[in-house]
Amino acid sequence: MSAQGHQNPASSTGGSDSNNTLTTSQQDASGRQPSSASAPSAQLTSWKVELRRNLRSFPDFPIPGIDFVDIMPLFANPTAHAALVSALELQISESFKGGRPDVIVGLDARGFLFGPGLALKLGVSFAAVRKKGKLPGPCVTAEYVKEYGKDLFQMQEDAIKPGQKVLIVDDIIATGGSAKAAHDLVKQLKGEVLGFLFILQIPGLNGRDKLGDAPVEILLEDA
Ligand SMILES: O=P(O)(O)OC[C@H]1O[C@H](OP(=O)(O)OP(=O)(O)O)[C@H](O)[C@@H]1O
Ligand SMILES: Nc1ncnc2[nH]cnc12
Repeated sequence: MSAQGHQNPASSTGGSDSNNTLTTSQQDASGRQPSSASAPSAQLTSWKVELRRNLRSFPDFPIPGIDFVDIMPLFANPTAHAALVSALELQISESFKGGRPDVIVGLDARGFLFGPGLALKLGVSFAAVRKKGKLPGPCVTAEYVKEYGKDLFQMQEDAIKPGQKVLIVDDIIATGGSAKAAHDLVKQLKGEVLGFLFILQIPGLNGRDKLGDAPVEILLEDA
């Protein structure tokens, strides 16, 4: 796709493209160590700035009227990629206190870009929600409607054991239809949904309202 006409939806600080990578969750996007008790929040803020400047949007994709937020630049830039995983890890520890998940559930397909890496960092399992027809063996199924279409999601029946605590992750919440279907699948498997974690939300669609009482964290909501 041509990048002509794209814009960065929240670039106010200008870009940088150093190839530093983070070696621990205690470094910020430029490799510095936090220096005080309030450092984690400051660090999260600086990671969010890095993330924002690695997003862009394309009007009228995939259909007219949709302003498509493209997260792929986050993965093209190792500094942003590292900031993303570290920021999500920190957000989980700050937001889901005392409720460490047993399983991270990621949504097809963009939830697979960072869900497994996040699970590895936390030392927990990863389980996939896939579009219908992609998973072998017995599956549970849920239908959903999203911002630009309707589809079916599935999980393998043994992906979650009854009683396991689950955190559902995805890149974007728009209408909330995809995330709600993922929640339905986890409930069918008798998992306990601790909450949801997204990188960003599409404003004006009230996606949160579909997700009931479970906590919903959106990394770039206030950034
Ligand atoms: O809140 P909603 O209205 O349900 O929309 C959000 C979903 O839409 C996008 O996925 P998409 O279905 O485009 O699939 P992809 O990740 O395979 O591109 C996005 O990655 C979310 O999963
Ligand atoms: N506007 C949007 N941009 C990117 N991904 C989306 N998924 C649903 N709505 C979207």
